[in-house]
This record gives sequence, structure tokens and C-alpha cells, in this order.
Amino acid sequence: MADVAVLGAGSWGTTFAKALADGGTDTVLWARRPEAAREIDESRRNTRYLPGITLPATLHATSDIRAALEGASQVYLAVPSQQLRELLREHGGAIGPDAPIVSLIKGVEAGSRLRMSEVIAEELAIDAGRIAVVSGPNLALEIAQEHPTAAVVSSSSPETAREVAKRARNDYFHSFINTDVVGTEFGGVLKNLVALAIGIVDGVGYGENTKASIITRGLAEVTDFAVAHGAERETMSGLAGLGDLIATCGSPLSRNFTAGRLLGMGYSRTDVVARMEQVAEGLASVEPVAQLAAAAGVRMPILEQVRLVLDGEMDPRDIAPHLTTDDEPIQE
Ligand SMILES: NC(=O)C1=CN([C@@H]2O[C@H](COP(=O)(O)OP(=O)(O)OC[C@H]3O[C@@H](n4cnc5c(N)ncnc54)[C@H](O)[C@@H]3O)[C@@H](O)[C@H]2O)C=CC1
Ligand SMILES: O=C(CO)COP(=O)(O)O
Repeated sequence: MADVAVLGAGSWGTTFAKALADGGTDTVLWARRPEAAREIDESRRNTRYLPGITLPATLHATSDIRAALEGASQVYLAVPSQQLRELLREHGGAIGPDAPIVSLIKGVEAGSRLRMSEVIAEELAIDAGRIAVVSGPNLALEIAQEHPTAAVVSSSSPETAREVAKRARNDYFHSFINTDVVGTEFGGVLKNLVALAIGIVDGVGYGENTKASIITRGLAEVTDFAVAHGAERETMSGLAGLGDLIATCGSPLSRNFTAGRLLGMGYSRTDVVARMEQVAEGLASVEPVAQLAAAAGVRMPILEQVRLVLDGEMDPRDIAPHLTTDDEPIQE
């Protein structure tokens, strides 16, 4: 029986479990595949997702989800967004009645268009104050290599945010707290879409001015969208907004950047999906975010152009000149 459980042993779940264990928290990691759990437990490696990383001996792994959840005082979720509901439906009953549930996921559910904290509240029928989300400039492999960084833990309950942040910290990972769950979650979702755009123009061969223009206008777009959905504007200039935008748009480690780059090089959406070995959440978020933006009356020209490129309706070379869809100059 461990003190906290992390569900999902991909690159982020494994890295986050390592960070918790390195901070002194007794942590168990649940992997769906028994051979993955065995490799982590016996060899202290997760070669598929974190090549070259030795995991701490204090971190344990299992493919028995009920055993992982037994007695866990906090539960961290690190599966792809489109798989979360099914996981909770099947195994949510094994989660202890008071344990805070923490989403590490950066996506929205297609169809329902719900944020992950909303999926958790709906599926587990629990109060929002028991739910927290973590977001920030957190490229998994860098953190697994112990490069220092920070994140923000957000919950409508400051007490829950504090309890989680006290665990989710160590010498190389620092957690701040806030109560703006909407802004913190949407920051993590929307930077993936801007990273797709940056990847596309990188794949085309455009340079730094193009990328800086897209990041800057992207932040304005992300902020308008998040504020229209109830977020605080300041959150978008924090770690979960600007911070994550900088990290994700500037790094070849980003899967969203990589997926965009392939699109920019001329690969189709189908080819890109087939080539990605890890989840690039932005690909699944484009449609639901575009629908949410339309419903809220928020104009998102960069997102719109990413959607057109993904659908094969726009030549990637045309994306950057159209930072706005207006013919008339508009106020920055
Ligand atoms: N990798 C990173 O740098 C970061 C990722 N995230 C977010 O974390 C979430 C997870 O991403 P990664 O770990 O990076 O993805 P990944 O592609 O590296 O791993 C996903 C893991 O989920 C497992 N999985 C897939 N479907 C499942 C299911 N139905 N039940 C149980 N397990 C299932 C896979 O086997 C795999 O172990 C995403 O929302 C991502 O945006 C957030 C911050 C950093
Ligand atoms: O969320 C991340 C960095 O903060 C990881 O980005 P990618 O999912 O694009 O790899």
C-alpha cells in the first residue's frame, strides 16, 4: 500500500511519479501493460517513454489498478484525455472516499467538450473541491533528467491545492498554487494548439519572426478564449499560460510541436497520427476547442488555420501570413 497512486505510465505519468518519489512521497505507478510495470519495478527503467532515465528505487509499479489505489491518499491521473472517462467508469469505485483526484492531463473531451476536471466531477460524482489540476512548462524528459522547473496546482479548494503542492515538489520541481481551475486547465490545452501552429511553420521552413508572431498572437487568442470561459486573465501570463507556451513551442521534445512539424512538411493528418508514438493532445483538441470558441463568440484565427491544415484544406505555407482573417487592420 503506497501513500499516493499515479495512473498511467507513459512519459508524464512515469516522470511525475518519479518527481513525487524523489520528494519523499511513497508512490505507486499503475501501468496498463504488465511488462511495463515489471520493467519499472525490476529494472528501474521505462525504456519506451523515458530512454536513459533511471527511476528511484523507492518508486513501485504495478499493473493491478485495485492494488495501486488501495489506501492511496491522493490519486494522480496521467492517461490521454480521450481515455479518462472510460478509466474512471471502470475503476473509479476503487478510489478512496476522501482522496483528492489530480489531473495531469492537457486535453478536452471530444463530443462533450468538457475539461478533465469536469469529466472527473461528472464520472465520480464528487465535489469540485476534491479535484485539482497540475499544469505548467513541464516537458517530461527534461524533468526526468532533473532540470529544474515549476508548475501550478489549481483547485477550487485552496486546501486541496496546498495538500497536493506539498507532495508534488522536490529539489528540481516546484509547485505553486492557485484557485483558477478553468484558466490553468485551458492554458495547458490551448498551448498545444499554438505548438501545432509553430510546428507547422517550422516544418515549412519559416524563421523566428514568424514563430514569435504566432506565439504572441497565440497568447492573445488563448487568453481571450480562457477569459470568455471564466478564467482569470493573470493566469494566462503565468506558468500554465505563457510559461507552457514558451516551453512547448520552443522544444523538439514537444509532441505537439513535432506533429505540427510533420504537417508543415506535407504529411497528412492520417500519416501524422500513424507516426506519433506518444500522445499529441492538440490533434484531438482542435475540434472541441473550435466548437467552444464558436459557441462563446471568440475569434481564433490561428486555431482556425491549424484546423484547415489538419483537414487538408489549407497549404501549410499559407498559415503564417494569415495571422488574422480580417482585411481591415485590427487593434493589437
Ligand atoms: N509528456 C509530457 O511532457 C507531458 C504530458 N502531459 C499530459 O499528460 C497526459 C498523458 O501524456 P503522456 O504521458 O505524455 O502520454 P504518453 O503517450 O507518453 O503515454 C500515455 C500512457 O497512457 C497509457 N494509456 C493509453 N490509454 C490508456 C487507457 N485506456 N488506460 C490506461 N492507460 C492508457 C499508454 O499506455 C501510455 O502509457 C496528456 O494529456 C499530456 O498532454 C502534461 C505535461 C507534460
Ligand atoms: O505539456 C507539455 C509541456 O508542458 C508537453 O507537451 P507535448 O504534449 O507537446 O509534448
